[in-house]
Formats: sequence, C-alpha cells, structure tokens
Amino acid sequence: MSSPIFALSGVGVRYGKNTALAGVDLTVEPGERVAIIGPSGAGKSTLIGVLNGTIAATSGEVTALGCDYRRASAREIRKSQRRVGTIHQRFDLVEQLRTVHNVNAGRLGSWPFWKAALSLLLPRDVQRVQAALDRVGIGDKLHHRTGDLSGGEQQRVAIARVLVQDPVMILADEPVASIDPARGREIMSLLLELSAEVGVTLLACLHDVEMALGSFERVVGLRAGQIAFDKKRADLTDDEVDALYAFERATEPR
Ligand SMILES: Nc1ncnc2c1ncn2[C@@H]1O[C@H](COP(=O)(O)OP(=O)(O)OP(=O)(O)O)[C@@H](O)[C@H]1O
Repeated sequence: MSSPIFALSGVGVRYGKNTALAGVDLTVEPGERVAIIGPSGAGKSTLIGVLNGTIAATSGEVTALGCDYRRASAREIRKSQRRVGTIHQRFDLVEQLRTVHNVNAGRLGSWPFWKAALSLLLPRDVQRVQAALDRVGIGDKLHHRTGDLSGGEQQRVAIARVLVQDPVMILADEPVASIDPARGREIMSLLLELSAEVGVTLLACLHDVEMALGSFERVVGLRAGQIAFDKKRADLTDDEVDALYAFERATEPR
C-alpha cells in the first residue's frame, strides 16, 4: 500500500491565546479529492497553511510526502513543499508582470538562484509555460500583462503556475471565492479534471457548500478548529451539514 500524502495527528495551532486548530487528525491518500467546509473562522486557511508548511503546528505531528515536519531538516521540508502547489483566493500573482513570468514563479523554488534571477529578464522554459497555459485554456495570454486579465483568467494563471511545479498535491484555499459564480464553476471543473487527468491529489477549502457536496467524494467539516465530520459524500446527511453552520446562522444579523 502507498503511504499517505499527508498525515496529521493531534495537530493544534495557536495564535497567542487564540486557538485556530485543536487535535486535528487527518490522513489524505494519493489521488483523493477532499473538500474542507466550515463556517468563517473554523480554521480552514490555517489547515491549508499547516499542510503546505507555511504555518507551523504548535502541537501534534505533521507528515507530508513522507517528510516529518518536526524532525526533518529545512532542506527536506523545502523539497517536499516544492511538490505541493497552493492556489489562493486572491491568486497571489504579480499583476505588473507578464503571464509567462508569473507561471515560471512556480519553479523558482527548484531553480538555482542564477536561473531564477535570469528568468525575470529572459523567460525560461517557455514551452513548458505555454503547455501549462494551453492546458488551462488561456494559451494566447503568454505575454499579456497579468493585471489586465479577468479574475477567472488570473486564477487560470495561478493554476498554470502550480502545474509547472509538477505537483503531487494541489491545495486550493477558496479558489473560486473571488470569481463570479459561472466562472467559478468552470475553474472548479478544471481543477477536478486536472486532478483526475494527472492523478494529482486535490484538497480544497470551499465556502460554497453546494459546490463541495456536488463535486467531491470526501468532505471534511471543520468547526471551531476541530473536525466535526470526515465522511464520504454519499454518507453525509443534510442534518450534519446544517449542524456545522448552525452557530453561524444563529449569529447572522437579521
Ligand atoms: N495571524 C493570526 N493571528 C491571530 N489569529 C488568527 C490569525 N490567523 C487566523 N487567526 C484566527 O484563527 C482562527 C482560524 O482562522 P482561519 O483563517 O484559519 O479560518 P477560516 O476557516 O479559513 O476562516 P474564513 O472562512 O473566514 O477564511 C480564527 O479565529 C482567526 O481569527
């Protein structure tokens, strides 16, 4: 049996007195597609940060791609992080740069410094960038200024940036929250297609519960930093989903 992509055991994250995650156990196997849902402040973004290594757990154990974050060297952690691509709600692109440079940013971590620096003047590996942009449906935007693209196109650039990383895992933190609903559905379909096509594992945090339930085979509910449920979509009931958001609904302004 292959080893899990991620294994979290008893993971907690505190920001000062604030507990963002507590006692989280989560295992993600290769090829799985997992949606994380939960009310605002439940800890979804923190969980993504723990998985991609940008946020350190304050307790518990995190193993990513066989690398134990607590015991591994910084070099080993960086090596495993390079195979984890993250897509953010706000794209995290440099708007002034041409698309080709933003996509190449996905490879900076695996290039020596001279190559990374030179790539800002002279785009490197353009064929690979072109192939990634073709795959996400904006092959004609290679030399466009990124800030001139629409929100949906910018999110496609961000996905292309992850593809050139040759990832084994894609983490998506509210990938469609800044895009209009129709474009958002297209982006979500693209991510699901890519994960199936390349066999890459996908974990996405989503505010849109309908989208999560309609598109993912496994759904994890987070509430107040803890896992409320972790189930196959087919086994999840409406009552369980409602209960996850019950407190948020009760405190919504009327
Ligand atoms: N840098 C920080 N400093 C202090 N508290 C933080 C910090 N980042 C997050 N928190 C707190 O940790 C908790 C979890 O936040 P997180 O952003 O992970 O939740 P979320 O589920 O992604 O929320 P949202 O859906 O609103 O984006 C919240 O109570 C939040 O206020």
